[in-house]
Amino acid sequence: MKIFTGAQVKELDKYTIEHEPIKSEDLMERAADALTRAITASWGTDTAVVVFAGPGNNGGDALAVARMLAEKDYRTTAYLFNIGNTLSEDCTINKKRLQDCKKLRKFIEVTNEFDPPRLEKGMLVIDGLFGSGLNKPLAGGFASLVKYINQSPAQVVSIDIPSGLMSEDNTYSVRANIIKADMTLTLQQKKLSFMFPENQNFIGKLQILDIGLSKDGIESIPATYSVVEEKDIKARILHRNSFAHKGDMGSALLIAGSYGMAGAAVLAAKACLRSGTGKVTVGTPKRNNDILQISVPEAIVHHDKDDKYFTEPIDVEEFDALGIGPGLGQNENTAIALITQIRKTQVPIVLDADALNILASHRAWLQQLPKGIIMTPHPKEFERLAGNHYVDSYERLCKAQSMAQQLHAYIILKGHHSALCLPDGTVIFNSTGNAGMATAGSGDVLTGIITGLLARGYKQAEACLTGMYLHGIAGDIAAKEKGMESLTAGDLIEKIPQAFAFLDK
Ligand SMILES: NC(=O)C1=CN([C@@H]2O[C@H](COP(=O)(O)OP(=O)(O)OC[C@H]3O[C@@H](n4cnc5c(N)ncnc54)[C@H](O)[C@@H]3O)[C@@H](O)[C@H]2O)[C@@H](O)CC1
Ligand SMILES: Nc1ncnc2c1ncn2[C@@H]1O[C@H](COP(=O)(O)OP(=O)(O)O)[C@@H](O)[C@H]1O
Ligand SMILES: [K+]
Repeated sequence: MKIFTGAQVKELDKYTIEHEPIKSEDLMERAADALTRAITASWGTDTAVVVFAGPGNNGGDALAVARMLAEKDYRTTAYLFNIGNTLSEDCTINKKRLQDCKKLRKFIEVTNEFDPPRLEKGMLVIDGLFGSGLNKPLAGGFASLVKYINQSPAQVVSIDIPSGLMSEDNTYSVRANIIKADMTLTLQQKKLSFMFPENQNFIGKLQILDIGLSKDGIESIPATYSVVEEKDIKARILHRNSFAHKGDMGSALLIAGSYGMAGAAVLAAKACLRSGTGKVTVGTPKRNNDILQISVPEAIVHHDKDDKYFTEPIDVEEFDALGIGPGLGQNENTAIALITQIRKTQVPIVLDADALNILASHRAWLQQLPKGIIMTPHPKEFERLAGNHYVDSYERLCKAQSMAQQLHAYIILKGHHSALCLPDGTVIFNSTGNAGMATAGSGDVLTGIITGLLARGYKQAEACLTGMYLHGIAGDIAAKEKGMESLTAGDLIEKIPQAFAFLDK
């Protein structure tokens, strides 16, 4: 599913109006109808409704919703904020229609002074102040109104976007001046700012309403951001032919684990084996031998000459992919071995965990990374790598996007909606996974999966996308069975087979 920017939403609106064709006011009527249906599904006619409408089309939507609710016998009061006499055309049309509605309790057009109504428990506020047309953070009277609504005990439904929240960049937004909705009814598609953790308490429960914007328009307008869908992954899954031999299924090399961190190597190796690759070799220090041999008998162990750390690059000629980093430690000898290993490796590489931390402390080496390298940092690892602290997820994402472009790399910024930043500057968000996966070792599992898929024959973009999706599905299946609290990284590995089966349906 594409995520359009505020400007692109306008373009899509225009495209729909011209090509369907449909009058702009009728498109608003269609949106308001979908919004009203969603509201009446959750609140009964005994609810007193207060609608706050702004001067643009978000306000137009709100006024149309006010009329529809009043017609359905909801006790509805509407406030239209027309401070600068700048109502949009469709907002003006809906103001008139609302004024003609006999069933409306009260309509107040605010042009100067505003005496706020009492907002009590059990009441419902419809927030239609600003939507995708907000062009600067809220201030003055609107900021005071937002604060007034937020401190009230009434429930709040936001139309399209909680007012005060920008569709994309909220770096300069004043957080106290953003509506805290209980429910956001967004039109047609998610907005970019909805993907970020720090904005979740503004959005509340999210519903996406299909208002029938042009499918051709959606198809033809290119989007920088999108959310991966089940069908995208299903179409990418490789199948085995009946005559397959393990030699055809790829050979993966994982370099992982230092003394005391053998578990990271075990988890990555098990996940790698479960991802369909024919053969897995684990490069690990001597002391971890028995642990690896006993816990993952299917894997071959390649011993480092060092007892405790990875210090000796491994010949990669016989391998199809390399995953390096989980539990590696950041010893200086390991750092030298890492960069030497990267230089001599001709096959696709996944860098994770300590491999990323080492690069963060040897940032000049970033320029030596081969094109097409995959990196899977969590936010802290990414900040170390980029050598900067970011004020919010948007700023961090922009930096990851530009780094992916500069280095021709695939960067998976891990989190609730992991963001795959591609070398062409586009970003694909993951849509699977849950908070139970916030547990030690789940990143090691992801590294194992992606390395396995690469060895198995998936290209970098496919391996990243399929890997993060599959990892999340495994997490979702595990959470259903064990609950999120008790979920461990090992559970994810156990559910990879079911995740594949689900994608094969
Ligand atoms: N394709 C879609 O998604 C559709 C969108 N519609 C609605 O249209 C909305 C977008 O409408 P608009 O583009 O008119 O934009 P908005 O209604 O979000 O706001 C635009 C108005 O607010 C003013 N404004 C912007 N920032 C301000 C600030 N910080 N302080 C004070 N005033 C400010 C602008 O000058 C303008 O008058 C969407 O959010 C949605 O609710 C629907 O009507 C139908 C279809
Ligand atoms: N709340 C969440 N929702 C969905 N996925 C999550 C959530 N928390 C963590 N994950 C996933 O779990 C993995 C955690 O990786 P990471 O932070 O590297 O863990 P570790 O270092 O312990 O292995 C990532 O793939 C991430 O996307
Ligand atoms: K709004």
